[in-house]
Amino acid sequence: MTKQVENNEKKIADESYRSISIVLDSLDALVYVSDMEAYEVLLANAYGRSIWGDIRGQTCWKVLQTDQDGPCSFCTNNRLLDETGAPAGVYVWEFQNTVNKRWYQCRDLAIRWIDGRLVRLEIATDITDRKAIEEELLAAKKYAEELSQKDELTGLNNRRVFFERGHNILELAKRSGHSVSVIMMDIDHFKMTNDKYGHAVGDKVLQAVAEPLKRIVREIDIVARIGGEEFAFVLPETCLEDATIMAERLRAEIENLVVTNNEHQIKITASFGLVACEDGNIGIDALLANADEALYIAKRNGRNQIKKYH
Ligand SMILES: Nc1nc2c(ncn2[C@@H]2O[C@H](COP(=O)(O)OP(=O)(O)OP(=O)(O)O)[C@@H](O)[C@H]2O)c(=O)[nH]1
Repeated sequence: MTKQVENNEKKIADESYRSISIVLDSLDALVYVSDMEAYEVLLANAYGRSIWGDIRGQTCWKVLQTDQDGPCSFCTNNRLLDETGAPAGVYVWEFQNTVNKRWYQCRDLAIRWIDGRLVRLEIATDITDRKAIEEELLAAKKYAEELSQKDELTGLNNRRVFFERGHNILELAKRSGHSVSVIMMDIDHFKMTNDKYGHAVGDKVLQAVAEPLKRIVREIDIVARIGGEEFAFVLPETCLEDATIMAERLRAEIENLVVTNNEHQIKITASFGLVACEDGNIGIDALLANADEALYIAKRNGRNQIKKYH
């Protein structure tokens, strides 16, 4: 090759490099190339240099991230090659950079560099705004889901959740053979409280009653406000005897509650109907109807007491 041909080829190569650099430097995304073994940064475009400085020639895990004392645990290099060690195609992932805390969608690819070695090419686009919107949407969805399951006044589960989860618990019990108990609880003479002190004070009583219920039930139990002053429980893996002990605890706690309204102290009591299902062969509706029947007897017998369904 003559000197002139050699010079021409170098000129073309230099011009091509400059043209490509202009294109890369005008991108609103990080583009960098690093050696896959030595982790040396071989190329970083203007976007990258504006955030991480002129990192060319430096070790990627030292300059692109903070607090690394070796190659990053989340480095994707091992995903970029197939089992024969050849480039395996594009790997796309999302990541929050530890230096500027911005979120990036990264497109990583192993390629052969001009000198033949394998290098990693990453093109990373800032997706921080999209991530923020996604997080807001997720939080709003979670909040809406929670609202759709809760009774607004007391924060307990609502009627729909009671029947849904109660049904599921009974289905499980059918397979496991464990007994399930259902308690129905109704505040005594609640109409009188409303009539005497007003609806807002009635609401305060309902909220006060809900507190010991939340505290006493186990993680696996379902407690719900299923009507005005009616509450119901599904207690998995609980026999009638244990349900009675729990209902008695609840009854005593409610009897000791005092809700104050100006100078008045409002005393509250509640009645309970209990039923147990030993084999899961009954629906939640029927079980609740049986508990309600027992509750009716508790009311008729003078209230502030527990009755079991027979
Ligand atoms: N404050 C308030 N009252 C409610 C709510 N839902 C229903 N109620 C009232 O609850 C009362 C229920 O009255 P009843 O069904 O006659 O029962 P009770 O007075 O408790 O009598 P017993 O159950 O027989 O002891 C009614 O006055 C309803 O208006 C609510 O969300 N807030």
